[in-house]
Amino acid sequence: MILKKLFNLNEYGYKNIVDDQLKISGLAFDSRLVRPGYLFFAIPGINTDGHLYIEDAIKRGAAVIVYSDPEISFPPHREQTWIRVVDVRKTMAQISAQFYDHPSREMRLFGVTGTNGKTSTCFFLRNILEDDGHACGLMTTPKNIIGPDVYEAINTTEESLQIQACLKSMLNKGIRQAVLEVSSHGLALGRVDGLFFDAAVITNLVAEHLEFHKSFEHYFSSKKKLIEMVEQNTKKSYPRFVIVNGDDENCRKIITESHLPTFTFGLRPENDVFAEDIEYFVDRTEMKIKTPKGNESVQLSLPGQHAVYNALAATAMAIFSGIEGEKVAQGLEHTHRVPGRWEVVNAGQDFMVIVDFAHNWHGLDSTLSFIKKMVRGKVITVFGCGGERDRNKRPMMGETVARWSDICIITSDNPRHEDPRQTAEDAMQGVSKCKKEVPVESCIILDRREAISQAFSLAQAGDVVFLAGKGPERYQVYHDRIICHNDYDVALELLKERNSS
Ligand SMILES: CC(=O)N[C@H]1[C@@H](OP(=O)(O)OP(=O)(O)OC[C@H]2O[C@@H](n3ccc(=O)[nH]c3=O)[C@H](O)[C@@H]2O)O[C@H](CO)[C@@H](O)[C@@H]1O[C@H](C)C(=O)N[C@@H](C)C(=O)N[C@H](CCC(=O)O)C(=O)O
Ligand SMILES: Nc1ncnc2c1ncn2[C@@H]1O[C@H](COP(=O)(O)OP(=O)(O)OP(=O)(O)O)[C@@H](O)[C@H]1O
Ligand SMILES: N[C@H](CCC[C@H](N)C(=O)O)C(=O)O
Ligand SMILES: [Mg+2]
Repeated sequence: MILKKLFNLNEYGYKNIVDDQLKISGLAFDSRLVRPGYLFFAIPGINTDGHLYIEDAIKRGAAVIVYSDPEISFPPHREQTWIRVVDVRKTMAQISAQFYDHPSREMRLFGVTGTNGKTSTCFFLRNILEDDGHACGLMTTPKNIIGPDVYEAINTTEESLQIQACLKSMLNKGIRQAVLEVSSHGLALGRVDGLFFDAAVITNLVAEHLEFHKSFEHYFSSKKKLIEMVEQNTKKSYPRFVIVNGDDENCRKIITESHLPTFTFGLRPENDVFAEDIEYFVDRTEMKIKTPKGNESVQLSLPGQHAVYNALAATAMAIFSGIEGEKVAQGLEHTHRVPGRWEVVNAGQDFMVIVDFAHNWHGLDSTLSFIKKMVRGKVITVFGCGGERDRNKRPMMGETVARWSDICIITSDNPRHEDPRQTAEDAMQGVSKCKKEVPVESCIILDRREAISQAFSLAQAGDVVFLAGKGPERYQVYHDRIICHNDYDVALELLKERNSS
């Protein structure tokens, strides 16, 4: 695409336009991905500043530099085009949408946000939409799926440029609908700016990521931005509506504020979509789903009340999009697993091992309270708290784990630049607060593999070992290194070793 079509060049501060007919061969916000003829966005980040990599981008062939630092008033390289903007990330969202020709205008776009259950709801919803007969793209924490191609992503919600590129390749493959998981960072940092969302759901809302948002109000208003984006969507090719969890006090506040048809889901019969006659099992759930468009009996392969909520959230999105109840039930039943969420590890041992992505008190409370109710044996939980994440979260996680577990083993979960011992001790404070006398077996074992091994050596027939927090992650991030670690693989290996010894 030529430069003049991407920018209204009269609008900007400093600019050195070499040729407004210049053909831009691609866009990048990371200098390491720049190729000849690219436009490079220099983003001031949290760890470093993209302005420091302009030289690198130029060496790799960048033809245009979009930057914001006013200190660079006379860019040294006159042979490149330089454009100074107020906010590079915001500009990147606009320009990327333009570069890829606004793929979301040609698609039906479903946005899923909330504190917990986003990824699971996305998987349910995508399966329903596909079972209704139309291919559906997916962008979530563990995976981005474009037809037969599956990619791992670094972030739940990627940068605007990556999202637009991904939607464009969906469209090129004839995929005209997509489910996008939208994180609070994605909303606050404008990663989703420029997208046309047709419908949105908020799964639930409790305080999270306060290391970034600083206050619940900021977190809440970031989440609400997704609803505002549906309201502001001028495309109007599909009915626009909003779905919220009617059992969640914070979500309910949105109902009165929304200018669009807003429907609720939940367990209470006052909700537009709700569940009845729920029968919980340790490996599945049976229930009747009631909707204004009819009722369906459903058997979910995923256990627990939180799975019911996620299935109801997806059902509400699908039903109000016009999908028949029968197809909804089929899609829910076809969702056999969500990667790293409630994955059972079985090597023939006489206790149960579950790998799960619960990484805040709310997720731990939902999963562990269910386990405690369902099993007669001891509950042994191995968990850690992420480094460089809200420190106040840690004792709350510790307290919740201790409330429902007989033995708590605190370990590391991506220490990042923090001291893992200190992080673990923060969590231990919560354990001690809950249990006046911390059981002797509860302890800190910083090496995660060793912690899992210790849990297995304490487990007896009928117990449950719950490995929380890393789900499908394949790494452990330390200040100076990233090591390979996957809870499922490690657990399976250790269980097999036990079998052969
Ligand atoms: C705190 C945060 O949000 N960080 C994100 C942010 O990084 P940053 O601002 O720190 O970027 P930076 O490292 O300072 O670099 C600044 C710029 O220099 C560029 N650079 C850097 C090095 C180089 O050689 N050349 C170069 O051009 C970088 O590409 C970047 O554009 O921008 C990066 C690029 O998009 C993200 O990958 C990164 O996410 C990190 C991995 C992260 O941990 N993010 C978490 C907090 C996050 O965003 N989580 C949410 C929610 C998760 C959930 O609960 O589901 C998510 O959506 O994933
Ligand atoms: N509706 C829910 N309510 C409470 N906890 C839930 C709910 N759904 C899932 N969980 C818990 O949260 C964990 C993460 O679930 P999921 O990945 O679906 O959420 P997410 O919102 O996508 O998380 P993230 O913010 O990390 O992307 C699950 O493994 C489970 O422990
Ligand atoms: N994506 C979320 C969850 C990560 C969970 C846990 N494994 C951690 O690293 O804190 C985050 O970055 O906060
Ligand atoms: Mg997720």
